[in-house]
Amino acid sequence: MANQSPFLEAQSVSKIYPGKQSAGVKTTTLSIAQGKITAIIGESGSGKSTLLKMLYGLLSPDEGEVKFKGDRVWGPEEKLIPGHDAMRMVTQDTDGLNVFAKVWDNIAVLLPNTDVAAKEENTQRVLQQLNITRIADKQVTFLSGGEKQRVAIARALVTKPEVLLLDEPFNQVDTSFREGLQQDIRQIVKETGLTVIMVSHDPAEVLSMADELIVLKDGEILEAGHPKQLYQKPQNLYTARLLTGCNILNQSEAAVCGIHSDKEHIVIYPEWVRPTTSWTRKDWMIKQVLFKGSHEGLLVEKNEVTLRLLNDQPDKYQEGDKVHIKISRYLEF
Ligand SMILES: Nc1ncnc2c1ncn2[C@@H]1O[C@H](COP(=O)(O)OP(=O)(O)OP(=O)(O)O)[C@@H](O)[C@H]1O
Repeated sequence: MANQSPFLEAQSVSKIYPGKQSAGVKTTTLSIAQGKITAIIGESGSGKSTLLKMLYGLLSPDEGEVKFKGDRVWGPEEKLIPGHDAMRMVTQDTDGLNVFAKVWDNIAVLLPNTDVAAKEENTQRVLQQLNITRIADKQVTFLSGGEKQRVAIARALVTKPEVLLLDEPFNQVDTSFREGLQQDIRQIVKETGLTVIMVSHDPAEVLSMADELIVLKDGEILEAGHPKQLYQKPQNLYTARLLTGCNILNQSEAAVCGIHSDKEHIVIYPEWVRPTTSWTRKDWMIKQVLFKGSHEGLLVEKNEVTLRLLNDQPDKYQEGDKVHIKISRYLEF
């Protein structure tokens, strides 16, 4: 009979650190989908790492349980080597690498010597998956930060875990390396059915990588869903703030933009505002033009209200120009 248990779930787990009545994670229930990338986002101190550690078995919940395929995940007090055997965690810290050894040895050392052919094959496999075959014979000390991070992930994957937990692993890696690594991890998930749970501060990263987003605030899940859904229709101002560099206006500021609302906060994403060419109405002044490569960011001002907007026609506007703007959408909270 097929196993009907959810893949990985937290059932009403809470973890309050001693002396910190409001910190940690409060009674939280969640289910992680197999073969998908789930990202946990939230402001600093919202409980992301605490939740991740409880899912992995590095921390025991004060209340509730974590279950992997129906079985309770044991806490650190109950296991010789803390952490569930079917899971591996990678953080931004690559200290676990032996810098004096070659990349190959750093990875292969984790496999038993009983089956030399399997050891060789599995090491080759993760080197290829992480695109580091060409540096297999390099000593780790000579690698860049991004390469070290790839080796750390290869080490995590060589024993074929079912779940990979990533706690801000790309923080120390520069943007160009970061994007390549994100794409490779997505590809591995697609090809192998690996389940990834990641914690990240970077909105661009979670929006492009995750299949499911969980938003944490003060140790509780505020909302969850597909990145597109949460980006387009966040139920909370907090989520919009985390995912976008949005304009947040009060009622009187919104009125300057022609929006009349009885809600406290009116949110306008930069891409929902466009400068338009109107001969008669040029009521906004361009304060700043920010070159962003493929497009420009513009800061426009009217009656002491400043809005950030996107302009996909670079070089069209100069600072000091007067324009009219068109707002296609806004959110109210
Ligand atoms: N070992 C600990 N002892 C006491 N308090 C802790 C401990 N670890 C975390 N906390 C507190 O619990 C809360 C949640 O921490 P956690 O690290 O889970 O948040 P986070 O969302 O991952 O934060 P960040 O994004 O800054 O890493 C914070 O208030 C933190 O200070």
